[in-house]
Amino acid sequence: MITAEHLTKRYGEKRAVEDLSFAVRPGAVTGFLGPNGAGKSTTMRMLVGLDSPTSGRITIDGTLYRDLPDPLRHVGVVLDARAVHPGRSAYHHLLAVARTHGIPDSRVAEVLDLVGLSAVARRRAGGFSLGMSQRLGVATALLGDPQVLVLDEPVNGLDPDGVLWIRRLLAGLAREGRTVFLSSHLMSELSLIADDLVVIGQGRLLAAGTAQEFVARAGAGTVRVVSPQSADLATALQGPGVTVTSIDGATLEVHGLDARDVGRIAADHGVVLFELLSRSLTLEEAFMRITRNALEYRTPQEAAR
Ligand SMILES: Nc1ncnc2c1ncn2[C@@H]1O[C@H](COP(=O)(O)OP(=O)(O)OP(=O)(O)O)[C@@H](O)[C@H]1O
Repeated sequence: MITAEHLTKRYGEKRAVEDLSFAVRPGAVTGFLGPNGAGKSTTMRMLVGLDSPTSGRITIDGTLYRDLPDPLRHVGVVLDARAVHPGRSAYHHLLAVARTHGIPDSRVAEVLDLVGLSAVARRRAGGFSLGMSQRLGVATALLGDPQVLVLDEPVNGLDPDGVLWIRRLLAGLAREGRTVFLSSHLMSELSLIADDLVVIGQGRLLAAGTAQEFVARAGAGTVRVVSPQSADLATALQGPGVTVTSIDGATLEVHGLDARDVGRIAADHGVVLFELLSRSLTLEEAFMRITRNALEYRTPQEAAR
């Protein structure tokens, strides 16, 4: 379990993280999401003791990282997958980490196998693609067989096969009862990986809970309706909080009413319907909606949208 309690980090006047409280449970993959500059990396750095909070705290099973007796066996961390000596082979990198942490040499072959790098284990890590470096980072994090895994943007640079691989790996580790916490600024990357979400914007908590709760919280979805009298229907549907967008000559997309309302209004106005379909928000739409007001850097066009 990872617990943040009123975690705050200021750099001079800049509030990178502000009064952040959340919990990351074992047995699930939790996505840590926020637009660029939201404070994810700062939070993760404080989690692993690379930065200290201005106030509040973030702990692992109730203990600060720096107070863990044998950190590598408790928490596996990938903050920067490229942070490997470029001249060292993957095998020798892992061997060096294992030996300096009292981990048996035999574990190196196990983690290389787990991340699919056995065939290239003797090649220089400096020549690795970003995807291979991500795998090596995960292998390093898993060396101590930790109960908690923390990964900053692990999907970054992975091709579709790599994304599938990391999804299966992380889901498997969570099924074993481990706590898996990974950050991303793209909901699309996490929508298939994360069971739970912690969403921040401008250093503050915007939402925390299961992916389903997150979608429900973002509000109603849309209704798609097809009618040969779409113009009449669009007029009839107008009202406060309702937006109607014409998709093509016959199809309308309606926000602010549910499918029953649309069906009733159509019947009241004698409008024939060919199709009526309600669609809940995708995780990505929910993320856009919830983070809309919490983007640090936006062009005027983005702000207007
Ligand atoms: N050492 C520092 N000194 C001053 N400001 C900093 C420092 N580190 C981070 N910040 C600022 O704190 C805010 C949060 O940064 P952070 O890197 O944690 O965001 P992030 O959510 O990880 O973003 P990204 O997705 O772009 O990596 C940003 O405005 C950043 O400019």
